[in-house]
Amino acid sequence: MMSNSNSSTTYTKPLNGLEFSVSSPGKVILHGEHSVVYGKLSVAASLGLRTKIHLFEIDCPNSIILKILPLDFEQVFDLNEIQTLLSNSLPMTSKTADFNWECSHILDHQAHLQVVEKVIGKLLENKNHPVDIKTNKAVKNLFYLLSAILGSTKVILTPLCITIDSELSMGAGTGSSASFSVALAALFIHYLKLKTLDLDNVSKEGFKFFRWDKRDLENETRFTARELEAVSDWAFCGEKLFHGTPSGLDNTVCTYGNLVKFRKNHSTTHLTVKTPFNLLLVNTNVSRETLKMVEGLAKLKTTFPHVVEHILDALEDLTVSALDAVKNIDNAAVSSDSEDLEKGFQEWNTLIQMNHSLLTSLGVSHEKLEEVMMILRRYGLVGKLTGAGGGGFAISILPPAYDPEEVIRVLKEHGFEVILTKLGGQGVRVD
Ligand SMILES: Nc1ncnc2c1ncn2[C@@H]1O[C@H](COP(=O)(O)OP(=O)(O)OP(=O)(O)O)[C@@H](O)[C@H]1O
Ligand SMILES: C[C@@](O)(CCO)CC(=O)[O-]
Repeated sequence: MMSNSNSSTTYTKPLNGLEFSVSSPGKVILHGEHSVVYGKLSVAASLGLRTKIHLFEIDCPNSIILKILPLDFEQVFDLNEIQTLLSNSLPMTSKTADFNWECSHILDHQAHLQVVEKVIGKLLENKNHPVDIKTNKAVKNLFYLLSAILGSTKVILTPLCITIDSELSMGAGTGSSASFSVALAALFIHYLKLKTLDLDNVSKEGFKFFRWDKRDLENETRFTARELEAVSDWAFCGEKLFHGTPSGLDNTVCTYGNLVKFRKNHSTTHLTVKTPFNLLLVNTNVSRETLKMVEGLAKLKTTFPHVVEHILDALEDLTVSALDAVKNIDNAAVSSDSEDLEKGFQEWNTLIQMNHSLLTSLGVSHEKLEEVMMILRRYGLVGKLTGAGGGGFAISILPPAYDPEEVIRVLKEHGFEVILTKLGGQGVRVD
């Protein structure tokens, strides 16, 4: 048995208790932020920075210890209260018999959220000092996903400690909330799997039959295609709690990783590029809310519908052209054709610059982002905002053999935080 003396709550880990970690990447949108909300094509990639969640069973009766390190939050929740959330009948938009943990689309999300808000709101209120809005939303999201995923199953919750940590900045355009929702959905699905491996029917009476396929059980540390689909779908529900009407791009790229070509309500294409693109991530340190930025554009579109529609169409054409440029660069890199490589990069850079200008015309830039663009230009680079804009991160793809030392120094001198990283990387996984 192990005990934790650092935490304000003392607990022990039972011998052979369940313990595992999952992690999910952040993302950058290369082309198509905002226009993707209106059905246009987009392309995004995962990042090496991840959200990590560690879960283990504890010998601490009737407790769920939740620690969210980026929000400096720690609370012990009453397990019985949480178990009642799981015992409540889940509200459906269709017959209960059609629902199991894979069928997020027929849960009545608004009605379920109201139940979660009532229970969790009360538990959070019990604290001596009130929690801030960010924490409130994060905790509700967690218990919403836990109860929605496990609520139709025979799982009886055991005392747990759940610790969430993240390498991603919040409210900055690199998919912190999507990565958080994806990691949570993956955590509860993996917990469900480990708890119900041997059951003939995982679902409670009255719900749709579910049993793990033999192939699902072959590798307990990898998510199957079917599980990944459920992770992304549930994370999309989580994203709705944060952002109202998200396109689904962020949860898709954080689930699957690497490069994805995405159009709302269409199947996603996973792109493979052999070129390891180096990327500068420049944080303006100006915080903003995705929901407000998306609402701002919706308002502009209501005022000037035709003008905005033309710009959105231009963004669609731009994404298609950028995908061609990326393909050309990748082919040239593979065949070591330096002339074609340079031409490809020049074309892509032009499109990146145009992309940023079009987004600026839609009112989603910020003076700090414009300052970053100016500095990048001085050093022969181009960039664009990424994600919702209004602050947050700018990205700049580095041409091969470009030494970024000087531009990084100058950006830092101007107060910007700079991360040198590579595009792509694994999606959600059990670590
Ligand atoms: N790492 C995290 N841990 C806990 N909660 C998080 C985390 N990241 C995001 N959240 C929750 O999600 C909410 C929205 O986060 P954020 O503003 O970063 O999302 P975002 O605008 O989608 O960011 P991005 O543009 O990077 O996708 C936060 O208020 C918080 O409740
Ligand atoms: C601004 C937006 O396009 C990207 C946010 O990362 C919103 C969305 O896709 O839901």
